[in-house]
Amino acid sequence: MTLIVSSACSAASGRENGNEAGSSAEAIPAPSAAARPTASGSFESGGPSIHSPRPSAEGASEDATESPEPTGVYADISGSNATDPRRETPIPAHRRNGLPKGFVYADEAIPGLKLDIRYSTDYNFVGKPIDGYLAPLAILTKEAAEALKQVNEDLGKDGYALKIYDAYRPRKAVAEFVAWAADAKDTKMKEDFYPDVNKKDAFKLGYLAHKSGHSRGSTVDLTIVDKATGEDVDMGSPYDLFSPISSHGTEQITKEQSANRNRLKTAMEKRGFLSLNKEWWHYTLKKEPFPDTYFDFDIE
Ligand SMILES: C[C@@H](N)C(=O)N[C@H](C)C(=O)O
Ligand SMILES: [Zn+2]
Repeated sequence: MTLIVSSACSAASGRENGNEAGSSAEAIPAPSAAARPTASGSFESGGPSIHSPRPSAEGASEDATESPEPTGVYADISGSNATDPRRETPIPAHRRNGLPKGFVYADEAIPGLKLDIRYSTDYNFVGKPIDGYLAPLAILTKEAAEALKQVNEDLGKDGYALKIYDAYRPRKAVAEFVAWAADAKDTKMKEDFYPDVNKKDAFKLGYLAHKSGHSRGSTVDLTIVDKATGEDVDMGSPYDLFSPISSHGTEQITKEQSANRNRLKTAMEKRGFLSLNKEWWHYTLKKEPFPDTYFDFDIE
């Protein structure tokens, strides 16, 4: 069991991946939205559920005085392993493993939520499922999930729903991103995800983080879908396009696309999330419960 503990990194939050809103766009041609295969993990949430425990936590702290150390006690164990009375069908076996204390499955906490967990599929900037993503699920801290539930309700009144691309991210996944960036020979997904960026610069340019807020469990990558059509709202650039066109405030997109990004941003900020200037899809809960703890348990 290993875990690293952060110290201050970025401006606004004191952590890498805090709010760095404010940088301006650079001029590049707008890439077309990437056509992609249907992600095997895409589905819509049916509402709250329960989990049973699993034997041990993989998260631990190097500095118990500074971070809330996972204790090996697991949260939300209101039933053992069978059927949630609120669901019509049994909880699938792969989802009965329980979670570290303080974490929940996002789709079970947020009715109507959609998931498209790219890092559990081949369609991401690496081009294969990423370490630690054993299932196409989104895991968040309870606080982040509760805030996101409110965002989803707010947007629902206007006919929209949230779709999550990534939530909690194990440190082993971040380590895979680091190795990927260092491997200059592998440019398999360049065209779709980093056409104008040298992958070795992805961290330096802020598109990836060595200590990602995602590993703290209260950071989420997401977009909005139209509930009536099920279609993604047009954000002007696809998810995980490492390019200036993905920045808030870019002048490379239309007014309508900009308004769509702002719809998401306004809704997220209203419920306590901070944006990341470089990536329109990335948000971190301001009052996150584990501000200094980087977890490494698998998503399953
Ligand atoms: C890789 C992208 N989805 C992302 O989350 N980037 C930020 C900067 C991160 O790695 O934390
Ligand atoms: Zn992100």
